[in-house]
Amino acid sequence: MSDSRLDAFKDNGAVFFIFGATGDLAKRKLFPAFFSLYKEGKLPERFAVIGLARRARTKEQFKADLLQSITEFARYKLNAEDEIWQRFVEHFEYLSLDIHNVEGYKALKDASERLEDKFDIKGNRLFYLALAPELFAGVANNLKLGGLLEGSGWNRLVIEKPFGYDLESAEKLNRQIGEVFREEEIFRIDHYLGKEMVQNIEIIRFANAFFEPLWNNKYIANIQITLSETVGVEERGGYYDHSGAIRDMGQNHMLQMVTMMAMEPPSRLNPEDIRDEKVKVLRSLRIHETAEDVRANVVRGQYTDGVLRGKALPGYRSEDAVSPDSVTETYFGARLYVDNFRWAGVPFYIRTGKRLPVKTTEVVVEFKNMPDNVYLAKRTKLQPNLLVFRVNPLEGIYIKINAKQPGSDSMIIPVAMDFCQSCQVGLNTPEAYERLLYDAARGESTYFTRWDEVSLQWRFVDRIVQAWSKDSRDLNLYPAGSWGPEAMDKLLAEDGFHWWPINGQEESDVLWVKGQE
Ligand SMILES: NC(=O)C1=CN([C@@H]2O[C@H](COP(=O)(O)OP(=O)(O)OC[C@H]3O[C@@H](n4cnc5c(N)ncnc54)[C@H](OP(=O)(O)O)[C@@H]3O)[C@@H](O)[C@H]2O)C=CC1
Ligand SMILES: O=C1O[C@H](COP(=O)(O)O)[C@@H](O)[C@H](O)[C@H]1O
Repeated sequence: MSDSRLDAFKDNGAVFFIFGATGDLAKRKLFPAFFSLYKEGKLPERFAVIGLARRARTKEQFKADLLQSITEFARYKLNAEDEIWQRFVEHFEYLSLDIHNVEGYKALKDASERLEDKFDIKGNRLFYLALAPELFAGVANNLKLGGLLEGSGWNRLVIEKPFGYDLESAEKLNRQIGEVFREEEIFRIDHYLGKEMVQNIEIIRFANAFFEPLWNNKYIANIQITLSETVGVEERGGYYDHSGAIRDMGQNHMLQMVTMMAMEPPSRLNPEDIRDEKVKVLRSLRIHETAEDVRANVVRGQYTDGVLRGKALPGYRSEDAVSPDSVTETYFGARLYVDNFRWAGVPFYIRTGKRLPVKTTEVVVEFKNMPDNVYLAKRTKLQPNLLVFRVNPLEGIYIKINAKQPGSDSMIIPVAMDFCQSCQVGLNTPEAYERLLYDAARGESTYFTRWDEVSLQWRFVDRIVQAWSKDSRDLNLYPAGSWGPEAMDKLLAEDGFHWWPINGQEESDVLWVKGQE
């Protein structure tokens, strides 16, 4: 099937402006993504990239930076002698620019026009802001003042997270950017939406006759979403201490995953139809209004000294650039309700934290048990069916069902069917940033967050943060390397549930593992 947006991109090309080209994100994610897209023929020869940051880089230095970034982080192996590298790197230039210096944008405009001539690009411009958020509005405004939005093609603004610090600041930022770019020109990144298995949630749900009919409160007991990390705050203590887990992961990635799990099937596969459905979920999300609601449904924690895989680790308050008496949460967990017809009464448990025992992103759907049945109950206590989306680092789906134990006693045991996608097609699937960069270049906005989504996400988070700011006694300390505050386990226990084990079940459960033989 031909993709007209892709054809248009290939025919007309684009200049990509990477603000923050000397930064961590550009090095680890963006430049490798450009290379993979080029290698796969997804970038036309009609493209150019201008790297922008304050520090001076000669053409040769910038080339060396690119080579280092790609050899270290790209999913394709690269050698400086490769012919493809020589062709690829010709499309890149670097310009030193302080984003506040309006005069500098004139030079940028000249550089852009020169590259458009050189590569026969028809005026399309994509501005990627891999910058600290406080610089976003300034760049947008200066692009306008500098005449960069007056080309003959489209203009698109790709913005990194976080989009604001709370609803008020997000609204202000949105107003400022909105004075320059139209909503359909703004692509707000939530890189979880670029992940293979997050995108696969829709397909698994809507393309399978044995899931969609069961996808409601009649059959689903609860949904559990875990985004656990083994890392601490690394070099980002300064940012993180003002943000905390709820703003860093909760407001964006976690709520977006809730929307993917809970949304109604869209009437059409247009970006706006899909995003409309996600917005409806966010509107139905029960707000924890009072401090009491927050205490009853939300858990926060902070890691202390501990041991992870045999290594002693310092507590959060001893990390670089973190206040020694910080009450910032490094763990956020909550019980959510989506108050609509489909989900009434089904708890969604979400949790994320730093310095937990494993790096993983998983979504577990726990189905309700079969009604008590004399025939079956005699043989064993039935386990609930589970459907598990493994998002990261393993990608795949895991289903747990009840079956007869081989032998003559007719006992029932849980067995697992495990489809490991990353094991089957290898680990070389496109990285989230690669997909998102490609989508932005084609003008495909499905997996970017629209303003109404962002604002509703802040509305939910703000109430919790307000309640927390009044009293920090509910900050639970947890040792690095543990699964976080026990208060979160208690919250599930109140409802008669528990967290299902992450990354696979007990060995004895797994009788048949498809794709991992
Ligand atoms: N790194 C990551 O993995 C992730 C990052 N993000 C987001 O991406 C954005 C960038 O993050 P990251 O790359 O880590 O940040 P870095 O601090 O590593 O990089 C910041 C970049 O901004 C440039 N810069 C700073 N001030 C100016 C200025 N006045 N004018 C022009 N350029 C300037 C810096 O270059 P110079 O000093 O030379 O000017 C540098 O290239 C942030 O919004 C972050 O939240 C989101 C998810 C993951
Ligand atoms: O956005 C962020 O995400 C990363 C985790 O991303 P993942 O793709 O590795 O799961 C997190 O470490 C970081 O704090 C946060 O800003």
